[in-house]
Amino acid sequence: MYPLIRNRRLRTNEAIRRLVRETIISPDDFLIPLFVVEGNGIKEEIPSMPNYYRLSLDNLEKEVKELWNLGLCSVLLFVKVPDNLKDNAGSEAVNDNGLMQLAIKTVKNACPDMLVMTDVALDPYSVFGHDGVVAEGKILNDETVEVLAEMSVSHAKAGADFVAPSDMMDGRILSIREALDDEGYINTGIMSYSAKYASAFYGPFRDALDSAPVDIKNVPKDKKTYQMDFANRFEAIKETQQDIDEGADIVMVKPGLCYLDIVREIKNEVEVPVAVYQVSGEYAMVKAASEKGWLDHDAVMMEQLTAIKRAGANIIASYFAKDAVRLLNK
Ligand SMILES: NCc1[nH]cc(CCC(=O)O)c1CC(=O)O
Ligand SMILES: [Mg+2]
Repeated sequence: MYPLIRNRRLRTNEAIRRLVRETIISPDDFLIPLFVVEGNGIKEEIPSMPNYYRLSLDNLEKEVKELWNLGLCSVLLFVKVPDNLKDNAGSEAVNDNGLMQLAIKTVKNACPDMLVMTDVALDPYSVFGHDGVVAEGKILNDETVEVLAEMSVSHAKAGADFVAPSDMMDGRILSIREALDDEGYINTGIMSYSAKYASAFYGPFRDALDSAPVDIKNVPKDKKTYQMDFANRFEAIKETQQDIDEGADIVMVKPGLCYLDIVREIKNEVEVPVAVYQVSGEYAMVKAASEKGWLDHDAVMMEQLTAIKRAGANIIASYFAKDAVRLLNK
């Protein structure tokens, strides 16, 4: 008898493939990044992120209602800060009436049950485009952590369910946890970007928020002194374990596709939910190639999302969430 085992029986038709499929994408998997800008009636397409927009608060309200009706129930907020409000200390980040704080309230007003997570890092607020305070060509760790803790409390006060520090300073999870607890926000969670690599895939995001490191003397041109070297693997486990010890409720690996080996390793190591951020550059590549007719947009999108979940993601932060859910609902 040859072959001894016929694996292809389980692939004979779509019904059997559905029956034995191990990984299924659902609306529950997604965390949707949203970009907020000042003003009214604004819905600006981001040039390097086709079909993705910066929204003013009125359009943010419309958008979250639409997401909710599609079955999507978690958002991750980012703000584009006007140049005149940027400085080196991130002062605007801790303004209780700042754009982020208003955005949180807008979402909670429109959809009280929508889970709201907020980005915590100084880059959109920084004149230098860095995630921390800059001095003499360096990004100061401990001074930055103090601002991040204050910023987190301000987001919690505005109604954020989770804060998501994306800055990669050392020790910030513990400081944020202590600051939240001291102010009574014991139920505000922390999703830590714990294994965040210094990646060239963040380019379109920095266009969206106008937050790239600036090219002036005595300011580092990249984020390599705080974000991780993409050649490293042990470091990712160490960073993640430390953040859990410091109080992170959810940990994250970022970017997605090039880092799925790291996702699997971390998933095997830890006992908290693991999030994966499929970042702006990953989105842009699929959009660009499919616009040229070189890739099948929907097929490639679903293959990538499924691969991220198969690798161990419990949560997928993705600009494709709406596209994917519309496709699933068809
Ligand atoms: N610290 C801010 C932040 N939060 C998420 C991203 C990137 C997200 C994306 O590319 O989609 C960045 C940019 C960066 O670190 O430079
Ligand atoms: Mg760390």
